[in-house]
Amino acid sequence: MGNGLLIVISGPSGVGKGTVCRYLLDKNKEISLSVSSTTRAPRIGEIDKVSYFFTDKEQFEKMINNEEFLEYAYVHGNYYGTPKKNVLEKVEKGQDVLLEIDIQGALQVKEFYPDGVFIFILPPTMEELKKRIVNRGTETEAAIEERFKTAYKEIEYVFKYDYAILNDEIELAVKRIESIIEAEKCKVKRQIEIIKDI
Ligand SMILES: Nc1ncnc2c1ncn2[C@@H]1O[C@H](COP(=O)(O)OP(=O)(O)OP(=O)(O)O)[C@@H](O)[C@H]1O
Ligand SMILES: Nc1nc2c(ncn2[C@@H]2O[C@H](COP(=O)(O)O)[C@@H](O)[C@H]2O)c(=O)[nH]1
Repeated sequence: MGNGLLIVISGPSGVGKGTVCRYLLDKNKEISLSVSSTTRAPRIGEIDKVSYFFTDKEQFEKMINNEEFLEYAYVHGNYYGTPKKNVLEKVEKGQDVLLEIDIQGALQVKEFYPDGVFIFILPPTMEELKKRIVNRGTETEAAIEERFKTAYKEIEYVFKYDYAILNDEIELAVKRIESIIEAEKCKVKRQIEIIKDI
């Protein structure tokens, strides 16, 4: 069996990455989500080891020094990182793994694993993006401003990605991602073993 897909999803805060990923994972049980570590405090409803591995700065920096991360970045005032453990093993065993990470992290992964599938989620408009962050009700006013200001810079990085997905309607965005996954699996380079057996 060939490698699974390493699917990397990024986009500005509030665009709906988490929501779209949840729908995608619900519909496609064979895709495994990489759970990140973060020094951010849990939001109401978030569960340790499910939403994130919540940790403190000291522990996170220890993990950096021990080279335990596939990638990590300092985002909106906190550390976030993808634990190396499992991700590449799963991909090598043929399993598809999904990473929902920021742009700095995605660029690190691309450098290290260019065979990944890099998807950027776009909002219909910047006004709608702001509305979504505000309505989610999880951030302070200052944090919303910081995330929104960063969003303009982040969107410029869309050109570093393989695909841009408009998240106008959740179901449509999920369908678009499913189509990308299907097409990626049909690439000739991923069909070599099947072709050899014909
Ligand atoms: N297509 C959509 N239409 C309307 N609202 C949406 C859509 N997608 C997501 N939302 C809403 O937008 C808000 C932000 O979504 P979500 O938390 O998934 O964003 P995110 O990109 O993961 O943000 P962050 O990077 O800050 O974690 C949520 O309240 C969610 O319900
Ligand atoms: N580089 C990484 N970025 C990550 C990772 N896990 C999440 N994120 C990104 O951080 C921001 C903020 O997330 P939030 O949960 O505080 O709203 C968002 O862009 C996430 O995609 C990671 O492991 N590495």
